Amino acid sequence: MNVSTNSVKRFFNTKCYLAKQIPRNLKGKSKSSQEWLMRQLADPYVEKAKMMNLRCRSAFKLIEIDDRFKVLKPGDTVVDCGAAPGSWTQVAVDRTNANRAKESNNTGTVFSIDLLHFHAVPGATVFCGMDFTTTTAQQRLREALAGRQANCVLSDMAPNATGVRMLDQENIMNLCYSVLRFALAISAINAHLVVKLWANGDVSKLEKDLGRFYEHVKRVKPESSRSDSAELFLVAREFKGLERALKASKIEG
Ligand SMILES: C[S@@+](CC[C@H](N)C(=O)[O-])C[C@H]1O[C@@H](n2cnc3c(N)ncnc32)[C@H](O)[C@@H]1O
Repeated sequence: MNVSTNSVKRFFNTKCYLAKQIPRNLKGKSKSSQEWLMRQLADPYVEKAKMMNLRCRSAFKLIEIDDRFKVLKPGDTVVDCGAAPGSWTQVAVDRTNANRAKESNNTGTVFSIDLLHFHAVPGATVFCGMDFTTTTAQQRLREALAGRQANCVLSDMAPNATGVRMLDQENIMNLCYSVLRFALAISAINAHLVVKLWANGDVSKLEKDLGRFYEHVKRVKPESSRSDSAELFLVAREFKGLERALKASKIEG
């Protein structure tokens, strides 16, 4: 991910190439493809991602979240759910030193999972073609963890939109709660959780439920998240531990 001279050269070559290609690229394309292409070409985060050898612009959402909330540190064990094509995994590997890039720092461990197949990320263990919500997938992750507790669970998972708002909302909420249940079972005390959801759903309910188990919960819309997207992230920090959280819930009645 380091911005090497070669990657900068590659970036500018790509820019020149794309500038020459724009009219050719747009020819014969549907209106929505043209709009998508124009948006990609005009997007500074797309350019920056290429410069930094990041697989997609989503990386900057996690970079912003981590710069602000410090959810990742060298030596941490991280589970990245919905990881394809792998840019959050690249950031997690870099920040936990899972690739041993900095010899003097502790070495982290990153496990990534997605329904889709994607290229391996050096330093991470990747599970492809697996539905995170299934018992089989979660069992595989637990086996890989081999008794290690997670310091951070990330979820950028999003279901394919059906276009039926209520159904889409229900689907993304189901993903969030599946991640939360898994995180509660595998997290170390003081671990963190970052989940993506859509603003037009019942954000407050999930926020409240996270608050039972984590000391701090914040809604975050990173600058790099497109303003026309309903996505937002809940950043839950400092897992209380199941015993303490459940005892507190009982007292509150
Ligand atoms: C926005 S993309 C993730 C981008 C990724 N964070 C990155 O930076 O490269 C959302 C991903 O969630 C995955 N996904 C959705 N539902 C899933 C599920 N049930 N199990 C595993 N992955 C899932 C999709 O396949 C998709 O690749």
